[in-house]
Amino acid sequence: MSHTAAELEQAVREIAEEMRARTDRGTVADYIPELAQVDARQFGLVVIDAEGRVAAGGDADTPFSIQSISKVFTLTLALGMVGDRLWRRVGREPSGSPFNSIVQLERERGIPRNPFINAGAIAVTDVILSGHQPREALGEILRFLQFLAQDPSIVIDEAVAASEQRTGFRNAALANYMKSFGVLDNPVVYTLGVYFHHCAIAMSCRQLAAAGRFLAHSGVNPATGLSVISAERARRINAIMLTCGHYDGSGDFAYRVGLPGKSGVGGGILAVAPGKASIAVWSPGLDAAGNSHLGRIALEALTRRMGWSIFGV
Ligand SMILES: NC(=O)CC[C@H](N)C(=O)O
Repeated sequence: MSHTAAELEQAVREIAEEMRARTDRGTVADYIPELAQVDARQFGLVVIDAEGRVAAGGDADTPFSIQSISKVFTLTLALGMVGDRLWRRVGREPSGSPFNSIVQLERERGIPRNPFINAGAIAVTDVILSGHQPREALGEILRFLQFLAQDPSIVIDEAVAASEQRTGFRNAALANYMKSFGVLDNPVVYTLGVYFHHCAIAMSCRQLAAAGRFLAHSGVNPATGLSVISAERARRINAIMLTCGHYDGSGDFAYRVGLPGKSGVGGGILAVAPGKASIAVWSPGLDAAGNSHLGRIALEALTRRMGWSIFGV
């Protein structure tokens, strides 16, 4: 064991205190009206290590909109349903473009660069939807998260989903454009409805860190001992999180933090220290690439302190 419970708790407590005091907080996403109302002064951090010890700091139990972090779980589900055939619909290269960019889609004939940009996640959602009613597909995604976190209280924030459904014209454009290339099988409104709703799932840092544990432990959730996916698949999902999890900020995140991670415009980040810990951080203010400003800074401080970067201490 490389750290004691007291060391981890102290690190998390001190980082949370430091982040609370900072005045540079980034800007809350305002293109989804419901998210624009979130108080930017909040900050939460939860680490669950390999032994199952939980270190929590700040607003660790406040639910927030997981947004694009849901894309990790929809990717996991879709790979479970169709296996490597998924890669016919979506690539796995970093995009170097903003999360909602449409430009690459034309050149690449409607096949999105990776499953973590919006277009890619919409294509993955379409795969999960096939053969189901939208309500069933959504229920499947939600139950998967409840199962991973061992917490049936996780719900969808309907106000956030409705807010995005009303204003998500750019996502509608992406979906229609992919549909024109035959990349989506289902009616665009159904696919988008499921997509908006899984983005609107609300979770706390504590729940999110618990849900991510299988990625840190070769596909097995140590809380239940159950194998969620194979070790190889967990490793590959982590690789895509490292290279694509922060859009065109992925290189900088790897440089500064050195962990596979996935951000969302709600200000959350799920990060995975393989073999060591599952980490969830949340601070609603975003940087220019749409990633949590203080979340990234907190993760950088944590990995440095614990020696957890996958690239060395
Ligand atoms: N980066 C994100 O979290 C984007 C997700 C958001 N639901 C959108 O589609 O715009």
